[in-house]
Amino acid sequence: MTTETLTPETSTGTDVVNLTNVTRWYGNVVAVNDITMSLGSGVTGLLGPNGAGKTTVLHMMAGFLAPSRGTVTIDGKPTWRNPAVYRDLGLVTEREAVHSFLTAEQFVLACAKMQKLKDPAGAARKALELVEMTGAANRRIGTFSKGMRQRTRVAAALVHDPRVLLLDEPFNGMDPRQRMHMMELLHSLGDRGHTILFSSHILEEVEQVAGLVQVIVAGRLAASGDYRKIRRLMTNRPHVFAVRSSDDRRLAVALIGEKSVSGIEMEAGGMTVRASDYGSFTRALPRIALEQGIRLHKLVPSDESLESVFSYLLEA
Ligand SMILES: Nc1ncnc2c1ncn2[C@@H]1O[C@H](COP(=O)(O)OP(=O)(O)OP(=O)(O)O)[C@@H](O)[C@H]1O
Repeated sequence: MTTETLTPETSTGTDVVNLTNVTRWYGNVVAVNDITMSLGSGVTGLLGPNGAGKTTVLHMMAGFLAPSRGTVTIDGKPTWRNPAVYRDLGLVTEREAVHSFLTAEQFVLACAKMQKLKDPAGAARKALELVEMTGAANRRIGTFSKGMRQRTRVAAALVHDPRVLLLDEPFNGMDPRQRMHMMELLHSLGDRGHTILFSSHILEEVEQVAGLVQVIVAGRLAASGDYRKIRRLMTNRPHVFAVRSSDDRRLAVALIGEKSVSGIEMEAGGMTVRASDYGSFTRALPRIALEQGIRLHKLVPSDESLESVFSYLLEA
């Protein structure tokens, strides 16, 4: 197995958002545990299973929650009890609570007025244009698809042109086309120099949009790097496979000599093979079967739950 450092890459050199030794607990629950991370411009994905602490991190960044320990800053200024920094950030929460009787324009305009912008109507128009909702600006939000509602909420969060945009699970409940549209939007905002952080529990989602990925598991920063590195960390780990063939006993004997195989258990109707990593084993198995003249009937990875992948990252 190739080993690779799990040391988080905590600095990009041009950091806008900084978390330094941040811990947050709710009563006895430690939701975020001593996280240090920095974000620069571009799109970063905050990846982690349910309950990992993603929402808590985003809410501390947005100034909604106080860290129990440590500091969260934007451009060096603390986000907690510091309304001045709210001018520089927008948050799209996970829960959709929008007034369905308002039109998109009325909703975004109300947000512009709340921000006390000089030209609220102009700002609302610009924000709706940015998310490609101009054509539907005068329709009521209640008539929108999930994707259109999300884009309208992004427009509301962007109406004051903040440098930092935080989005909590923005792709949840979207169909593939809406997802693609939202991904393109985040890409283009990142290219315009915004600092974007979005949370997700799906690696594929993160890998399509984010330059940098921060993985959090059980409140701790488990890994960080570009998606290729995160993907490698997740596949270069021990795997368990269920295998069935035309001659399991002979195949087991041949596999015992294979470097990537660390254990075999024979069972009725097949065997369980423990391998040091996914790639080496799945390349070796067909070669060995071919050499032995054995037909493979089944090869199924049996520990592919996201939780098992994440807990491996945490333990490594
Ligand atoms: N207000 C609260 N009171 C008590 N515990 C809380 C509270 N908010 C969150 N938690 C707990 O803190 C931990 C982290 O929750 P958080 O919502 O930040 O995770 P998450 O990664 O966003 O998960 P999800 O994707 O399920 O929303 C969880 O164990 C959760 O149950």
